[in-house]
Amino acid sequence: MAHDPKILVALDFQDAAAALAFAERVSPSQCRLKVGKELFTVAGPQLVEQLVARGFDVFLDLKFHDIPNTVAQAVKAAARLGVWMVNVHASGGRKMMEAARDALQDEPRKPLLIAVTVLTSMDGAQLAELGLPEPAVQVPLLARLALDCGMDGVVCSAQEAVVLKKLCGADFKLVTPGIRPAGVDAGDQSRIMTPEAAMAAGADYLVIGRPITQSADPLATLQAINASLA
Ligand SMILES: O=c1ccn([C@@H]2O[C@H](COP(=O)(O)O)[C@@H](O)[C@H]2O)c(=O)[nH]1
Repeated sequence: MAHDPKILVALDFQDAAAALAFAERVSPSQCRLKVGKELFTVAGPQLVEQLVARGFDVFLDLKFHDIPNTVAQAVKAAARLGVWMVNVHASGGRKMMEAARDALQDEPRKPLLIAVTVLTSMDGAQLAELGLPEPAVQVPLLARLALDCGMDGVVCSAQEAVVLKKLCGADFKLVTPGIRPAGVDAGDQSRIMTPEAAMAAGADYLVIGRPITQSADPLATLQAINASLA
């Protein structure tokens, strides 16, 4: 059984009951759990506290992106829920990221603070429409800024992992959504990689949602992916 589980299961469920039913079937040694915007909006901080109380490391994936004071207060509130990881958007800029970092300084339970670079659903064409360069340029730029601002790591595609490990160092955590086992539909994800290839490229954590939660047997799928990483 994995001691430091690499898989963060995205609990993108429509209600707390479905999320708790999933959590009942898995153990904290098999996976960490990610609560994102859909579930948090419907179930709120109470559900996060329930998952933490059950012994799970929880990644609160709310991707804060606002003025520095607002983001600082939001990450502090997240820390007080007992979450293991929380994130902000790197494109919120230096002042915002530094305010978030400083806000956590005196927290007794300090979560990992991670910055989103470029969403894994985005490709070069979508970035160009926003007047931004391709992922191969924009992701390293934002990752380097996140490192300078004292972030613990970034959300990126595993496709960028080799470059980012060289640029930002081994300790800088790479959290990678857009994970698709071979043969599984990409859906709305653009920059994808298989679990095995992502780990080999240097990803520290694999965020996996639908390939597990919407599979015929979610527990068996989780176990199979864990086994493929061992
Ligand atoms: O760049 C990003 C940042 C966050 N996500 C989140 O990860 C999961 C992925 O779910 P899948 O079902 O495996 O596609 C989802 O909760 C996203 O909000 C991301 O995909 N990309």
